[in-house]
Amino acid sequence: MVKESLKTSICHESRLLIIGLGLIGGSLAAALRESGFKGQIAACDPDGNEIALGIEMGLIDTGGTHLYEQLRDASMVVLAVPVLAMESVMATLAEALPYAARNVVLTDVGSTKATIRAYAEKVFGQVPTNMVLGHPIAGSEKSGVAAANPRLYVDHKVILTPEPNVDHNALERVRLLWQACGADVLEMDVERHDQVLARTSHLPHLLAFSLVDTLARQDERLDIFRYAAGGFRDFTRIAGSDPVMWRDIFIANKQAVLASLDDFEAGLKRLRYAVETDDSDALIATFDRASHARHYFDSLLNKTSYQAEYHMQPQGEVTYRVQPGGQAQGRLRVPGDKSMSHRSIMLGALAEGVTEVKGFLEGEDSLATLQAFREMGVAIEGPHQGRVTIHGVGMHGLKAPAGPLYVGNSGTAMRLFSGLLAGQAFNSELTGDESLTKRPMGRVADPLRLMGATIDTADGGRPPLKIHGGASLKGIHYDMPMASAQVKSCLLLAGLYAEGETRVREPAPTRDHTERMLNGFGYAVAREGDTCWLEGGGKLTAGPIDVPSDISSATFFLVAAAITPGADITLEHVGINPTRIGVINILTLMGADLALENEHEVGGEPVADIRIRYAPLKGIDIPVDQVPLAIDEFPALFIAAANAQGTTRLRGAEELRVKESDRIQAMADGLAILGVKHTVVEDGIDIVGNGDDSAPSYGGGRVDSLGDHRIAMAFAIASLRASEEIVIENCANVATSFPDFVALATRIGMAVSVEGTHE
Ligand SMILES: O=C(O)C1=C[C@@H](OP(=O)(O)O)[C@@H](O)[C@H](O)C1
Ligand SMILES: C=C(OP(=O)(O)O)C(=O)O
Repeated sequence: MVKESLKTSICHESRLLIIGLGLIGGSLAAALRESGFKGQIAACDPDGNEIALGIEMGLIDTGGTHLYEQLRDASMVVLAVPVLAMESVMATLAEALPYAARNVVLTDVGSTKATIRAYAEKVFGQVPTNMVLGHPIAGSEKSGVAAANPRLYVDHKVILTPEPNVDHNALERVRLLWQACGADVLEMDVERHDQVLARTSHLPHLLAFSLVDTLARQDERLDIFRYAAGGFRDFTRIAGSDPVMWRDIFIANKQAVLASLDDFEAGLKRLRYAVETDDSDALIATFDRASHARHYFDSLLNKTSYQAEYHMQPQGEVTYRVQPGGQAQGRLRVPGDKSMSHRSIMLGALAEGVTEVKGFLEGEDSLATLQAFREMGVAIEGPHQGRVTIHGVGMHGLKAPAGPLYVGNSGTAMRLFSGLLAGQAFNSELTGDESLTKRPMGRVADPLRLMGATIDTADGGRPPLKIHGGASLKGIHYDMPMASAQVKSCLLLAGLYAEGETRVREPAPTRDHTERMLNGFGYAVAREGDTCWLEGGGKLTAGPIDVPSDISSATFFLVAAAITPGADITLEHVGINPTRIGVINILTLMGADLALENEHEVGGEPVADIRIRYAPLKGIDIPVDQVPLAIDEFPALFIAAANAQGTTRLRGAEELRVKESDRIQAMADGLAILGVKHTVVEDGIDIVGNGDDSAPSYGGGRVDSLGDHRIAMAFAIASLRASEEIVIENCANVATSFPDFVALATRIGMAVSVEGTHE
């Protein structure tokens, strides 16, 4: 029996008629009831028993077997009958429609869309403007209204495939219907829907039916199933689905199913051959790619981080609770450099030969980049403890991905990919998480367009980016309006595919890992003063890459030691590329006791161990030329400033406003909660430090990192000098750049506990 809900539904239909009261229709009724739907729910089904059961279960108010009666005053009609039954139901509906409410909206739940659209055209002359075809991507191997489940659609996708002439009010009402049931509603055109579903739903059902049937025939007493374990059960669960419904789907979506079956047969043939010829490399490459793709899919499904899923520890919202005080002592090695990790995969994939990467950052951002290349057909082994082997496909060897490439939280990935993909023969689309969706992409789309690329963005130049393949790019001379290594790198990567020379002038030096790594792969990048350039049309030759520890991650421990009396920390093997050492220069100017030891070079990048011991800090005016060299380090540096004597002034840092959060405002809001005096200006901030090392520098409280990894880690470090506990919300994204952060913070003597909830 369905409970009366205390909520108020966002769906305000006065009378909803469900035609076909099975699992899907019944679950829709159940979900609406739970949402607090106040209208009437009626159902029409040829099987009177199903109607009676629906009433008994409290799912519907009324129902019957005759459409005319049930249609009376209906404001929305949902067709939930098997696909091949749609035509005759629509024909009856067309005749009975005058009985419905004047503003009636029609929709359906069929699993294929082109056939249903064709029925509508046949019956109504064209798809009526008040008809919105749709498909909830949810189901179960169970059927019938008895199996109705009010949570069937929660967090599931519903794809609507409206026609261009659709009435927007009708579309909105159907959207609200499904949102009321907890679903995520998205739109797609009919053809794409049918192709996507053929691959992701129809093909797996066909395989499950086929496997079970084949085994059953081979063993007519069905004895074989006694010995089948989890693998068989997981693979074949859907073979228990409704035969009539699935027959209809395969007949209705024949062409798309056959095309996906062709691809599948080709893949099976390749695997068969690999087994036959003992081709262990091919087997590993295929299984590795599939295994990672499956983990990635789980992470999307569970809305957990890829990292968490990969290590089988689902995490949703994560809160850090950090006790005040603590020590800052020890020798640490922080994970690999994020910028270089992205680039190692990108260039390794485009190179000829096999690239072995050491020190790869196994963080969300770089793992998303790695996954994106797997989706473009690149065989990548690992990562295993920072080691990745990339089987390069050459400059023109990438394959069109089957769907959008998801780059998570990473501005770097989206901007570098946009350059690289602009040079490919195929179309592509780049998407990211909520934070990335707010970040400006016009800064890359505009110059790429000047090179001849065709790129569509959402409003205001925001993601997603749709990149049209097959453009012939031409080199440009570009004067960057902002100091951005991402824009520079994007253009250099596009320049690899462009005719002639691509030159980029930067208003201030920015990190030069792209230039160094290209040179390391045998691709000449020249530089004179503030300008670098390359000639298109060359090739990359694979070579080993040793990624040093990330100075941006090391920064949190540099600041920890710089503010904690008695501290002594050594950070090993940190990249100290001159375009990244703003933090060392700024802390030194503030009076930190910092020394570089064991300086040497690995793979074209300078590295050192950095030893830092406590010394009192003083407020400074941060030199503007250091800003691009320390761009990601400011959240932590603001904490150093809050502990220094006097005021620290930052100017010329407007770029901080377009990072994973508006980092000036996010830090200012958190500092205000701790009680640190500050003044925000458009391009910077003044922070008044306490500078008394005999007492805590500020209070505690609950701060919101806004899902920005660096804000979260900065406030965690701040606790070393707080008088009370600091609770930091929305910390899951620390995994994008620094998955071991809490373990290392604990190792130096901080008390951080992590509260995470499952979604
Ligand atoms: O090129 C890169 O790897 C990066 C460049 C910087 O961004 P901008 O180019 O937007 O300044 C930096 O903030 C980012 O974390 C990494
Ligand atoms: C700004 C950052 O990264 P991205 O731009 O790649 O998201 C960062 O890591 O601080």
